[in-house]
Amino acid sequence: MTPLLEASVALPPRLAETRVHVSAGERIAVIGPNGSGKTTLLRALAGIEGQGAVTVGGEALVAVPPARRPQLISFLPASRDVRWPIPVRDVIALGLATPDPTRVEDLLERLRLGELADRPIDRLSTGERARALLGRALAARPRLLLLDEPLSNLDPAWVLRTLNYLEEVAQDGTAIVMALHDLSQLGRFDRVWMLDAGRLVSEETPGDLLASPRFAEVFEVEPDGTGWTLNPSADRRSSP
Ligand SMILES: Nc1ncnc2c1ncn2[C@@H]1O[C@H](COP(=O)(O)OP(=O)(O)OP(=O)(O)O)[C@@H](O)[C@H]1O
Repeated sequence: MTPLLEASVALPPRLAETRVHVSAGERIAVIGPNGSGKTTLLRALAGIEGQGAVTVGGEALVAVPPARRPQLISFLPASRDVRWPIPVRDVIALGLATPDPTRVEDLLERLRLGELADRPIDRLSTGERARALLGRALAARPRLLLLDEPLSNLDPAWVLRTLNYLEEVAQDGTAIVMALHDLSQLGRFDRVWMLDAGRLVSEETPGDLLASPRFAEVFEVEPDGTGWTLNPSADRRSSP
């Protein structure tokens, strides 16, 4: 089967040439230490910066007319900063190429933002803003979702609700590529792309990755049953 996303992108020196493919409905976690290139990779796949070729559903992203793009691909940046006093309802509607008030109301309800719908987004808490911005990213039901740390700032219940919702979205055929730091959620993904110093160094299932020596080497931590412990040899290496 032809993958939904096929890409070869680069942005030296921040990101070496990186070839990836993602199938419809697949859930990919993008992990790596701070500065390893997760955001750069997502931005390159979204066509925001970098060089290379990205095709989604067989179409070259650069050739897709702006009006049709929201149905194909959506990118959620990591930043929650919104300076404009736009009501939450209108922020979600911004994700649509054509008006669809029913879809906006569905998302407000699903993300439990109904009571905040008329409040300007710059007067929401960080987590509430994160939910509103996720609503905008989901609005047009894109075939590919590129999400940069959508779980940060969310409380534990909203982390789980968001993952459950994204699982449903994936079951409907949308592919999800998500950068995240919360490694305890890796089991919710089909594959994990691990980055290190601007290179994609492994593509494995979560179980295989966590058991591999490469994981401990890149992250300088090891799973210890209840959480993570600093890898003693790596800690010695990075000590002043
Ligand atoms: N606008 C920029 N210009 C130049 N270098 C940049 C720019 N933005 C990021 N970088 C550098 O590119 C590298 C990759 O950054 P990137 O933001 O992709 O990492 P990340 O894995 O998303 O990190 P984090 O986990 O901290 O969010 C880092 O070395 C960073 O300092």
